[in-house]
Amino acid sequence: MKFPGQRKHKHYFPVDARDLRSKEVGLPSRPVRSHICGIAQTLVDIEAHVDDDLLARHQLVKGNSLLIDDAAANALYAELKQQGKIVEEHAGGTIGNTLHNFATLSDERAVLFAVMERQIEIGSYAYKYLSNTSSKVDVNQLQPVDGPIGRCFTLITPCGERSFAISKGAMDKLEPEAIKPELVASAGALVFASYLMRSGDGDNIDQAALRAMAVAHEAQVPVVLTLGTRFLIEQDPAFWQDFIQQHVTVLAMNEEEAEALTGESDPLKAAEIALQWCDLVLCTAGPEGLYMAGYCEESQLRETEHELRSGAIGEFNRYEFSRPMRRDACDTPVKVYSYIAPYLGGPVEILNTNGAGDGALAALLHDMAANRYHRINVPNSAKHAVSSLSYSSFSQICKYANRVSYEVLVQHSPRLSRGLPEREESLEEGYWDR
Ligand SMILES: Nc1ncnc2c1ncn2[C@@H]1O[C@H](COP(=O)(O)OP(=O)(O)OP(=O)(O)O)[C@@H](O)[C@H]1O
Ligand SMILES: O=c1[nH]cnc2c1ncn2[C@@H]1O[C@H](CO)[C@@H](O)[C@H]1O
Repeated sequence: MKFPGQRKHKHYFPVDARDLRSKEVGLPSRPVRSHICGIAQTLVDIEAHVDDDLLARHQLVKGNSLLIDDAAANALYAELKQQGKIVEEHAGGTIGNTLHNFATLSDERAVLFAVMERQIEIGSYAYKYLSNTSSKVDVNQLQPVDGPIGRCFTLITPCGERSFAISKGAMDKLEPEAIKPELVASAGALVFASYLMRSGDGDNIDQAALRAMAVAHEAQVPVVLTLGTRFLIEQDPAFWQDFIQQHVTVLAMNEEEAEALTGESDPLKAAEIALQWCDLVLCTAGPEGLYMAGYCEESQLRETEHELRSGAIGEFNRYEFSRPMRRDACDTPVKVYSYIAPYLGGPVEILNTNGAGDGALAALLHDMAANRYHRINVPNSAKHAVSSLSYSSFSQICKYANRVSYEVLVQHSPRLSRGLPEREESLEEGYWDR
């Protein structure tokens, strides 16, 4: 059996442990495909390189994502245009990026629940959005709206930080009826971002998300939340802690969002704290690399063959060769952690860190979808004797996520233009021969 996309690649998926194509019997000749679903705010990123003074003049906050009104958006756009500061305009939105990258990496379908302009003119932002979106992203469920899609001014200051100013247009007008329960219930994961819980009066995208989460919960589909910006979380950490506890299986965040949520600045410790509310955590930490934390049943633990590491938690990576499980699926849950430094120490030149975290999450989703794909098509495989959340181990997912982030760092757009290379000699040097 050939896995969809690059999943067969030995660097990211440990397929040499079990050659599914030759050793397993009873494989369907046409494997059943799987999909994931996401709820997104439809946004085009308008990327500009600006100085700190411009942020101050437009009352923007460095590192934050702020909603701005039409007058402020028009003034900002006019200034950027007049000074020739706009370098690129590309499809964005944290979930749009994640679904696109997932589809690009896996060749699998990603259903986009979002709004789209009813009438699209060639060259418009809506046109750009769709033409920058992978054909594997299923846009058949888009809800037509009469207003424009949103614009996200992505302002990069000389320090490399990106700040967002959002002119939301009709991006939050998604209605609960636009969610197709049968698509959510049969998905490998449902993914959405904390941003959409700040929709205003009269906008129902938050209600649409709650509807989808209820369906996912009922059908045992993992609910994946990515925290958009620390500013949003630190306004009310208790709300988010409760929210995660009630709805979320997998939590993705960066170290700042992790601190806002937990009060703990050490990403590993913060990830551990978050495990009281959810089952699996991906915590990216910029130039430091990334961490994963989760649970595994005691009898299923696998010891690492890598050097043991200690940090806020002693020898924390001891069981990183285990596969993540839901805490409820374990009789004796044990917390498992893994960490990886940036791939090849990070790129020589970073074009843009925008979307690096979205890229890491897309890799994790790919691995989760791989697990589901395998479970559907090879239900009797020993891999599914216990119910895991992913196909690969914590350690392997860290490698993959990190590798994908690297690819995003060396391009402007947060969206991958192609999958990872089939053969990567440097990966052996980078990680495996260490
Ligand atoms: N300066 C850097 N040097 C090397 N690697 C980096 C750097 N910045 C980011 N990375 C890589 O990208 C991954 C994700 O980065 P980061 O933590 O900045 O994501 P993020 O803040 O969630 O980004 P975004 O919200 O824009 O998607 C890191 O785990 C690391 O692998
Ligand atoms: O309010 C928001 N809602 C949805 N996506 C957002 C918002 N603010 C910024 N981004 C998106 O975050 C991506 C990088 O992770 C950017 O592409 C940007 O479009």
